[in-house]
Amino acid sequence: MNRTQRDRYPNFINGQWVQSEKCFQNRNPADNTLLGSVSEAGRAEVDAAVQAARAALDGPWSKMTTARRAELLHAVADGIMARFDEFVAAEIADTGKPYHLASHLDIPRGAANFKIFADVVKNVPAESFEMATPDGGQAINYAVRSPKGVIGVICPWNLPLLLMTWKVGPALACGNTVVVKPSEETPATATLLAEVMNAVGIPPGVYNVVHGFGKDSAGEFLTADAGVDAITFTGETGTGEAIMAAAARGIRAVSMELGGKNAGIVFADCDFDKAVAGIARAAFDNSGQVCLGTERVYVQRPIFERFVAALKDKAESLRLGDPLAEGTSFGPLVSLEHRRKVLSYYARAVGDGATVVTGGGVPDMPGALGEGAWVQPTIWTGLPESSAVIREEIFGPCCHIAPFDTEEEAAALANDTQYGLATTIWTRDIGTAHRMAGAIKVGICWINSWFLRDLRTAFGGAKQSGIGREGGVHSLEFYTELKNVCVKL
Ligand SMILES: NC(=O)c1ccc[n+]([C@@H]2O[C@H](COP(=O)([O-])OP(=O)(O)OC[C@H]3O[C@@H](n4cnc5c(N)ncnc54)[C@H](O)[C@@H]3O)[C@@H](O)[C@H]2O)c1
Ligand SMILES: N/C(=C\C=C\C=O)C(=O)O
Repeated sequence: MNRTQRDRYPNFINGQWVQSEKCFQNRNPADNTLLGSVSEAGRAEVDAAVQAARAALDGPWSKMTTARRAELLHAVADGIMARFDEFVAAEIADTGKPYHLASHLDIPRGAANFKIFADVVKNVPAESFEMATPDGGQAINYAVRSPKGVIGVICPWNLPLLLMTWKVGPALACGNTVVVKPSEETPATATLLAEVMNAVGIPPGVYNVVHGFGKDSAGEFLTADAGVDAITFTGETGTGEAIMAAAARGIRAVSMELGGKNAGIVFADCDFDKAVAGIARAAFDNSGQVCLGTERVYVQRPIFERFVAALKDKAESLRLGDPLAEGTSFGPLVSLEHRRKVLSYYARAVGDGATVVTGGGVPDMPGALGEGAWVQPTIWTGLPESSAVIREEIFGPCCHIAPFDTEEEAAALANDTQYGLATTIWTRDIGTAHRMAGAIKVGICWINSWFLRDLRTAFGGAKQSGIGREGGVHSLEFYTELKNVCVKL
């Protein structure tokens, strides 16, 4: 489909491409080259998108049988995979992530998120209860789920398609309609998905995309729009607070997937090579830009020095380079602005007395890559737990390693944070594993693994890492209204 001439990334409203008066530039973080201009939706475009979603909700979409909706969502997933190379290229251009990651995680999961929820809504049972009534008779109760309505979907830049369809999949499967506000850093795959939606025959207005920023831009206009029935957000905890405040007006439900400062805990009895490989993935995959990633590593004292040396080797074996090149295993950060944030923590670590085991700066990159948002994968030791580097989410390819002695000490260290998203525990002792899983206050706990995902399981954060759980039947709690019908027999 020919998109609007000026903007490579126009808005998508009611099945049509809509250009805004204002636009902003989208750049490839690997070499800072200009990818194209993006329409910045104003209040009028956002409201038009919400109205279109409302009209679609009252149209054929929510009256469609669950089986038919599920069929269409499987077709959307197939449509993404049919254009796999385009989606992979678009995601890499927007984020700089290596080909292997975009092709093995982002895009396949972006499609799978439609399939899983199409299947869940077809197979989930509803509850019913018989009851004796005071008059000696009987009644039967049964529960019915209906769509919640127009859902505002606000997404981050680190796994753009995956995290957007993790919300849009269940929302549409449950018969809602959506207005998506992708991150300003990564407009491409949400825009490409609009082409797939049209090609598959998803009715106009069911899936809408408005581009822009947060405050004083499309994000804020969307959360302030009274036509939005509920808001699902993935992003920083601070942003979550602002969105919750907006959602309070009109008492709109929120689903929040927020920040983390996750601990990795390595016991002396672990499978050492697997633990090193697992923590290296959790610290450096996607250049550390994964909410579930590990920025705090606690290693039992007997293997502490050996582990630090082994993780250093892993960090120094990462292959920085053109994200499209065979063998590249480490890309840039998402933007020069985010690099400034990450480098400020690299400096803070040194200021707080850290030993820089490896990294800590900007790598020399060849040619045009020298203009990109590159940082070195970095490991520190020797910081006090009070350092901002240990307390605050950096969202970069860096971690601090500290020793511990006992299970109780490790659990206390892991829990000493405002966040509660994820943890990864490495031990061969089944008792240790389950005691630690019980003691650490997070939403997701991996044992001898990391980022292993069964999409039927509950996903979400405790404390300031989120509100609600999504995944499998858990998503239905947010994306539907549950009604009880009581029938006197
Ligand atoms: N818990 C999870 O599942 C999960 C997953 C991925 C990322 N994250 C978190 O996301 C963060 C990184 O993503 P980010 O930098 O894009 O987050 P961010 O909070 O800066 O932005 C996220 C989205 O919110 C929008 N936004 C910003 N301010 C807004 C406002 N006032 N009103 C409405 N919308 C607003 C942005 O434009 C963007 O689309 C990290 O903290 C990471 O931990 C969490
Ligand atoms: N929500 C998910 C991943 C989140 C990754 C955070 O960066 C998922 O795997 O469903």
